[in-house]
Amino acid sequence: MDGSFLIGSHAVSGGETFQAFDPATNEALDTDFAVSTVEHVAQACALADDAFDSFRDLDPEARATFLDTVADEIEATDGLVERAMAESGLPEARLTGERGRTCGQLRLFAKLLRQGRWANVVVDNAMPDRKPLPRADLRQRRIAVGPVAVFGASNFPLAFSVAGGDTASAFAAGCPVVCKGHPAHPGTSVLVGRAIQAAVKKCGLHEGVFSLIQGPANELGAALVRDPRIKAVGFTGSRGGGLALVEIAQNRPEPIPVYAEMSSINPVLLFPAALAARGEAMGKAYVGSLTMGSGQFCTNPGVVVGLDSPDLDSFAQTAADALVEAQPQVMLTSGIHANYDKGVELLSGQSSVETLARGAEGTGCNRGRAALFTTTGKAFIDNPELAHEVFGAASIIVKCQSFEEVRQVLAGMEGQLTITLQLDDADQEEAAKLLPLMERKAGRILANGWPTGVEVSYAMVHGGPFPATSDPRTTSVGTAAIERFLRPVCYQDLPDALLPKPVKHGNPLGLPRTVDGEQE
Ligand SMILES: NC(=O)c1ccc[n+]([C@@H]2O[C@H](COP(=O)([O-])OP(=O)(O)OC[C@H]3O[C@@H](n4cnc5c(N)ncnc54)[C@H](O)[C@@H]3O)[C@@H](O)[C@H]2O)c1
Ligand SMILES: O=CCCC(=O)C(=O)O
Repeated sequence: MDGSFLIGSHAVSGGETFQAFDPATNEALDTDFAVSTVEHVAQACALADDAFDSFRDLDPEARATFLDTVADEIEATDGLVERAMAESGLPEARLTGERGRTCGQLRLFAKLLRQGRWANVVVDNAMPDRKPLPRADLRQRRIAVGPVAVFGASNFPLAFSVAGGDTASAFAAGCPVVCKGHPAHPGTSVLVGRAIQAAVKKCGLHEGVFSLIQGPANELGAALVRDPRIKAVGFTGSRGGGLALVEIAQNRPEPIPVYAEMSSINPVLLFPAALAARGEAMGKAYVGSLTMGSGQFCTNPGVVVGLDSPDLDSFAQTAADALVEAQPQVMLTSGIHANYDKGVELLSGQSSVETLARGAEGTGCNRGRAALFTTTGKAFIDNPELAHEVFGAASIIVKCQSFEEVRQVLAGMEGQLTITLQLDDADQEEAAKLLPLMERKAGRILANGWPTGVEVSYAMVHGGPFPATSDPRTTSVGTAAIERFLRPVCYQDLPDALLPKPVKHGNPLGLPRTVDGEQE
């Protein structure tokens, strides 16, 4: 296994090292990984800055080819899934699927680039004869913001890590990336980093388009966000980590945006007709979603809200019966496992909370034991601690006395990535009353499904009001993620020879345009 980190086209080794651990055994894995220093961060950022103008100026087809090549290189990387399994404790099928999602995501951004609407070319033709004043020739397009810092996430070592959605969307926009690998999966990060490095070379791009720095210390990530050449940050992880980066970014002489996806409990609202018709099936499906990947999804259904009734009781009983059968699964790191146990202990210690069921006990390290709790609407409203994210397979069923109490429960919650509705036709009238509140609270509202398993597509929103994210105006999954790393520039009366290709009069790139307010 290669223990280097990557600065442009170079693999750097030597100096201080750290190791990855197999969370299933807590044993150190084979390789010593070189720790990057703040000087390496500066080198990577300088190279990214050097690469910026040539990379952002590539024709969309050339950048699309690069994204496709990164996907090809990842698919051709031997041992990637195996290394990710060893470093994360996640099973083979999940990681094979995640590799497919990662490559599909890169290829979707390539397709987006070829379609051209991302550039948002808008032309207001000159009106020299307009009275009382003539109008200038105005041409707008979007350009890349500059080098982007990406923090790999622990819970999706492929799809939200080195070549995950943040990197794919930054590359698509034309931004070089300096990635800080997650210290829990450095080997996976190097393998993917090498694949990107190979694609940079194959496509004849400036080496500074991509660097990977590695190390366990927070100071490394802090130095990256502080570097004046970095112009935006993509992050998925803890609320504390995300907020620390936001603070650093805001306190720079030149503040920059941080797109941090942090914390969400993803409420599920159960409506009476749906509960009566299919409560049992819903109870089983809920536990399936809750325990998937040991509950380590930011979309995990952490709270279920319904009207106190025999139907809700039997839903809860079915869920409890299913959860008791859930086998303990290895969690990503010993720290994440310890945090999970602490969160479960906090919930179970609350006088207003009843423990409905615990998953099967198991032997071995870092096994997350699922947990199901219940409480009343009033207790949930009165005690904000019950609404804190417990990262893992823990969830609480909240029994309300009225729809008004359901509304109050929802109103008291912080911002969310998702809100799920389980409803039938007869429930729609009550659901409609809650829709404006749900829109205020969440980035995605879904019916009769479960929040885990985010589609990577054009319409997806994986975002939401704080603390789901630090910026609710955007998404970290789906093609709209590119908008985080673009900004508009308007060219007024520039001679055609001076205009960049996307806005030239003859439209040599054939990009879709809005001309004088009409789409072409
Ligand atoms: N909601 C989610 O999707 C999600 C995902 C992963 C983890 N988590 C939560 O985060 C906890 C820790 O897990 P984790 O290690 O994946 O996330 P983390 O936020 O601790 O770390 C993520 C990355 O950010 C860096 N970082 C963290 N704090 C920093 C700081 N103050 N300054 C600079 N860099 C910093 C880390 O070095 C790492 O590279 C989990 O127990 C869980 O509660 C939530
Ligand atoms: O953990 C964050 C992302 C969740 C996700 O992508 C999914 O549920 O598919």
